[in-house]
Amino acid sequence: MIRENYDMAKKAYEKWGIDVENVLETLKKVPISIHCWQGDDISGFEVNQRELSGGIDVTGNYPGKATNPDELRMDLDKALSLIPGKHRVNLHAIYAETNGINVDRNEIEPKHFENWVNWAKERGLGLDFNPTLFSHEKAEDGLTLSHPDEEIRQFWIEHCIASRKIGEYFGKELESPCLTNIWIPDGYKDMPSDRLTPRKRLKDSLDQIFAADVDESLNIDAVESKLFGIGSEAFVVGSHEFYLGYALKNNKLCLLDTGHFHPTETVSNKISSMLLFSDQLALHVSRPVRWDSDHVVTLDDELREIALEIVRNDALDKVLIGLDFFDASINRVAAWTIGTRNMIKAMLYALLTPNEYMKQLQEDGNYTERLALIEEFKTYPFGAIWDYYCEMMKVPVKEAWLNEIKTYEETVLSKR
Ligand SMILES: C[C@H](O)[C@H](O)[C@@H](O)C(=O)CO
Ligand SMILES: [Mn+2]
Repeated sequence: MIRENYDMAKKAYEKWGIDVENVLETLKKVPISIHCWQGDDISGFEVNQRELSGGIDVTGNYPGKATNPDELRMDLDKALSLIPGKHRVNLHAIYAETNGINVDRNEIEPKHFENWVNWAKERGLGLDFNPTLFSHEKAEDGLTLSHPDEEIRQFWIEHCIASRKIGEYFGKELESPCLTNIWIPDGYKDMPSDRLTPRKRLKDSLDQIFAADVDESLNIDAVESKLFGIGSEAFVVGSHEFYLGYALKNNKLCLLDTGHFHPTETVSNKISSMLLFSDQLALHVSRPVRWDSDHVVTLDDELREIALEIVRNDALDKVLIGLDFFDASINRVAAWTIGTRNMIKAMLYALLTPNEYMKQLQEDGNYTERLALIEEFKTYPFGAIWDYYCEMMKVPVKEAWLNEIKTYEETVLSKR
């Protein structure tokens, strides 16, 4: 039935001039950067493990969380076997492997990520990276790169430079540039009496970090903004405007997290504007339920709109798609599978839309047909193409992946 359904669906799209085979070939080449931290609730594997801090939180206590790097990689392998296509894995500095030696964040080196690189190499995966500027005693008061204490600020500058060098190493070893993204929690719970001074310090810290000699063909730098966090409700130093200005002036990438804006403000609406002034941008696709709650990504309106904007604007190689959610109330391998499959589904949906025709309708002022087609395409047989794609890519079709998760839970996760 999968083939028959596909043939019928293909005809429906071909009537609109959509070359479905071509679409599937394009989709195969869209990498999604899958965040490792869904697998262990952002605990990491440092010798001196700290409580999660930085105004982010993971809730739930589903059994089976990965407790060491081998378990995390095994879980990622399971998820990757259920997700069609070749993707990337996104690491944080706290996932360093230091052989039981306590290595502080400013001293991490490429050698601490050798196992990750070998694992990625064997599987043909790319790796992305993030310095970890939270869950550490030097970030206890919620300030890092904007800290008034020079010693603390310098510590975090060193950590970010070390992280860029690890990114460069990933890029070189895996022959695919690594996106190294800086996110800091810095902000104030209550009204600041001075917004400028912390921002001046953050700007200076970034200048020092990016002055370090790192090959930009191997490592791409990004900066991630935020509106608020737990404990930084009134003021965040690294706001959207701050980083937009910084990135444009210094030729860095802005990273937009879909949970980091006002609840009715959408990232989909920012992509076209930003790409007019910047060659590339990066995303953390998440699902903010009333706040930056980092729920597992679902195939909702905003996800489809983000995908449509990427496709309509011919920006498949300009928007670097990463995921950022962490839910410990459900099976973590299922969380990765659901969220990543949804991101890919959204891209497929966008590629199966007659975007050029619909653009012309708007130019012609034909808003009736524009709305009619937007709505009609929602019930086009997109699922039949998706099922065929999964079969073609040798991953489970429809919800069949759930059986594999159940078996994995019984045989592996429940034994931890
Ligand atoms: C763990 C991540 O780096 C973190 O979620 C960051 O990207 C973020 O979005 C903080 O709100
Ligand atoms: Mn994020």
